[in-house]
Amino acid sequence: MADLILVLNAGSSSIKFRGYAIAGREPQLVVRGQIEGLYTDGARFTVKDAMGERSDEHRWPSGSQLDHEGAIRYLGDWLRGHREAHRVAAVGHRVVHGGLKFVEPTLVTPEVIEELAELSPLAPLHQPHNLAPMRVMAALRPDLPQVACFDTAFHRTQPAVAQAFALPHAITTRGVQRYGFHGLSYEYIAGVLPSVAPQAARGRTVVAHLGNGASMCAMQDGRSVASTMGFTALDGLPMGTRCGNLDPGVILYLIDELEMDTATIGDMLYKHSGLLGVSGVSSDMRVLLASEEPHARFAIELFTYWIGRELGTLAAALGGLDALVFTAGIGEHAAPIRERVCRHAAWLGLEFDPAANEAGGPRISVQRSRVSAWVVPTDEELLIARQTMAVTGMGLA
Ligand SMILES: Nc1ncnc2c1ncn2[C@@H]1O[C@H](COP(=O)(O)OP(=O)(O)O)[C@@H](O)[C@H]1O
Ligand SMILES: CC(=O)OP(=O)(O)O
Ligand SMILES: [Mg+2]
Repeated sequence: MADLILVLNAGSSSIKFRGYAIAGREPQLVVRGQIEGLYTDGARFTVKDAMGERSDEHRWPSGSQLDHEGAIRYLGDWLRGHREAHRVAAVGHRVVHGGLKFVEPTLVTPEVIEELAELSPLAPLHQPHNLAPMRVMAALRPDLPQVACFDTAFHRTQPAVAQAFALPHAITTRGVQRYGFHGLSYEYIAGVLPSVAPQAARGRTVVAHLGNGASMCAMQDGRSVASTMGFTALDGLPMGTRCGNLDPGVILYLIDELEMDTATIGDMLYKHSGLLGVSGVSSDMRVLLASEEPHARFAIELFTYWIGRELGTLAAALGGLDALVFTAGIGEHAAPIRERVCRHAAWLGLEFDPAANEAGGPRISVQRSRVSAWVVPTDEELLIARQTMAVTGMGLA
């Protein structure tokens, strides 16, 4: 029976899992699957083998609005039913918030889980769902090594000014600062740029991770120097259901004048804003792009407008721009969104290549373009598998 590293990545609209065999120093993909479309009418489970051949599929009925708990239960049952060929030897987990303390990938203990749980209020759409499978696994197999890998870690190279809020010391010394997220994705992208997009690997690059959660990261020579997300994953771009940038005065107004309580406000900002709130149609970009509804069109306009504006601020943080990279669900698959963003960035010296964009890249700017643009698929799970191997010492034998 072969040993396997199981990787779990709970995003805000999906749970992705992968199984990797440990052969040599690089994890070898054996199986990949995901439940996507959580909290929408289109939840879907798919499993593929290493060759990309579909081996299993399930769709939830329209209107069932599958949540993370239901998805984790379904996945647990599926994994238990398919363990004949492999023995899980370690589990790597994406953990969205590491706070001030957790930067390096960390071996999970009951104490670590409890410390990470304290950060759940800072990442309510993710952290509880990152930790729930750890608890289940720890109860079932207490000796199984589990590794927590952090979305916030990659951004710790940012200069102090990029991480600070202009708040009094009494508050900032409690860890109230900008952390930035999607770091596992950005670290993976930084690692592959030299081979897939050499002109974007060095110099001043902005990577746009556009999924259900969306953020952008300014990289200088592959290291994070600024990002659009902050203390929580609410900040920055409008997202599937999250508001993005918001004047803090709005929150005071909601409390003082509209007498809304914090739970209601939190629910609105995390779950009923962004593309869903503005369009009134869907959080899913596929649905919005297919819709004739004026509000759906406006939601797309607002999304791309803010990507364009934030690209300007990140270019300012970098002192100029050499390359723009698109990744994640929308960034990898939504050509019309990339086109709008690239055309908006013409002022920065980006000359767009429509045919290359329709074809999915990798390069979507013309050869003479001063700023190059790229589509690079992310792979958070592979990075987590590598970190898990490193922490557990697997693959060294
Ligand atoms: N072909 C497509 N066209 C437009 N948008 C897409 C397409 N495929 C996926 N998406 C978008 O990507 C989002 C999911 O991105 P992903 O990065 O997997 O999400 P998560 O934030 O849950 O990790 C979906 O909500 C959908 O809006
Ligand atoms: C941090 C975050 O928003 O992650 P995701 O895009 O996976 O929801
Ligand atoms: Mg994601």
